[in-house]
Amino acid sequence: MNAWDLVIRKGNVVLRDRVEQLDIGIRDGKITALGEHLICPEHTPVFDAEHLHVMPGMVDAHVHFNEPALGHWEGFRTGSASLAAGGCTTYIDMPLNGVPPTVRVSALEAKLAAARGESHVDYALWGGLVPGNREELRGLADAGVIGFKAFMSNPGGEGEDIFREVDDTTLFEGMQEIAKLGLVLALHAESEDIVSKLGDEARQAGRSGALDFIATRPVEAEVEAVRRALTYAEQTGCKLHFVHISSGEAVDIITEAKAKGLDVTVETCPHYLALTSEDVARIGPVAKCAPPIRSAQHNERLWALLAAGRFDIIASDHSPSPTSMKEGAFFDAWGGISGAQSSLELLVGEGYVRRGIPLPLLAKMLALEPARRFGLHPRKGEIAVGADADLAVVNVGTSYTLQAGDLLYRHKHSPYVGREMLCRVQATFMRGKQVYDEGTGVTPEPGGDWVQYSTAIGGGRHG
Ligand SMILES: NC(=O)NC(NC(N)=O)C(=O)[O-]
Ligand SMILES: [Zn+2]
Ligand SMILES: [Zn+2]
Repeated sequence: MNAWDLVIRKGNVVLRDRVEQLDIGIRDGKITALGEHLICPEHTPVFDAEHLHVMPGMVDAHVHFNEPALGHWEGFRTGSASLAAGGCTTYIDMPLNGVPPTVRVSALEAKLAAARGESHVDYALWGGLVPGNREELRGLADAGVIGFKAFMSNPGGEGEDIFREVDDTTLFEGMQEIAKLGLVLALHAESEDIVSKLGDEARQAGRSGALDFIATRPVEAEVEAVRRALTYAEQTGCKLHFVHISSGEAVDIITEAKAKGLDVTVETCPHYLALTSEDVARIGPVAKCAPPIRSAQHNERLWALLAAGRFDIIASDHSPSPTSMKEGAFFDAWGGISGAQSSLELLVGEGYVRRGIPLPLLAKMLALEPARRFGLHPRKGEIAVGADADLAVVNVGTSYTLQAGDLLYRHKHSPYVGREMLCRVQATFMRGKQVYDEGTGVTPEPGGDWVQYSTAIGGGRHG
């Protein structure tokens, strides 16, 4: 009998605090050994990772996969294939942009039915906090959501059974309830008052370009919403996670709140780091999102904060749509970027290759912290004995130009098409099985499973 089902040989393994050339021994989907020269019995399958980096597979805490009902925007199969190709091995699906939204247990079941057997990598699910569903939160927590998401501004979308933003009462009372459940509330923090007023004014004045749109969602809108939510968090004891923070100003406020002892984390996304408002003006609605991508100065500030360890989590906010909704008038186009396949490559390429930001810090934000924050650690999130063998093998000594044909999304648009990527994911392993190879693509059979909030950590969510 072999000691290992697979040994990944001689990769530069990205650990919590260092990068070391090691062999990784894998058995039954778990990492069972890390060592300089693992002595394998004959016929042990070996993957040669010499000259390559082996990172923990990305744990992408922010993707919108649109099923049930809107699978023609993006589905579990195509979305998860793009993630596998991008070095992501676990993702957390957002509770909106599918119908019904995941705001009650029956909707969670519909979401799970859509995902089952379709996902190429493991997944967890967010529940939603919306006006009128406070009574549903406990049921959703018991059913296994890893946390709740709420919008402080209008999320867009059309129809009857859609996800709505919270009013202040819903937010406050929801936070009281979520505090009792011991889970995290993730917030899209933009002031609806500010952005809707500025948006209406711009439309009335005929201001319709990309930079006009960006001006309707200013830093003040983000800062106001962050401050209000932090006030409520202080009063309710609810743990908060701010998704897709786009300004250094908001990061500074969140850093102060942490120093005061609030249990709060902050995320940004690759597009706020890799793109500027000038790029948005050039690329057009394909690069439209909210909060918007800001000036080059903002962008550099975010990099400096990232290098200083001020961000906890990097996530994609992959919010895809049919290409037809990303064309035409900027103000009318869908707000949301398709980018999940490029997240790890952008962070490693722009962060490590171009700026020299250490890989362990990047891996912490891409994998360890999201896994920890959302109850998936110690199974997910790092390369350690006992963890799932979820790995991204990355070549940092190569570059390539991303083509639309490389994209595995349902709709092949992305603001990064035509961009030079400064590294490349060579292979992705999920629970020890290779799910992606640069040469042959994604393995045809989806083998991803649902992962729930882990009770193995700290005595569980109530602990
Ligand atoms: N309805 C959405 O998917 N919205 C998303 N859109 C963005 N970010 O532009 C989001 O997460 O806010
Ligand atoms: Zn959002
Ligand atoms: Zn989102």
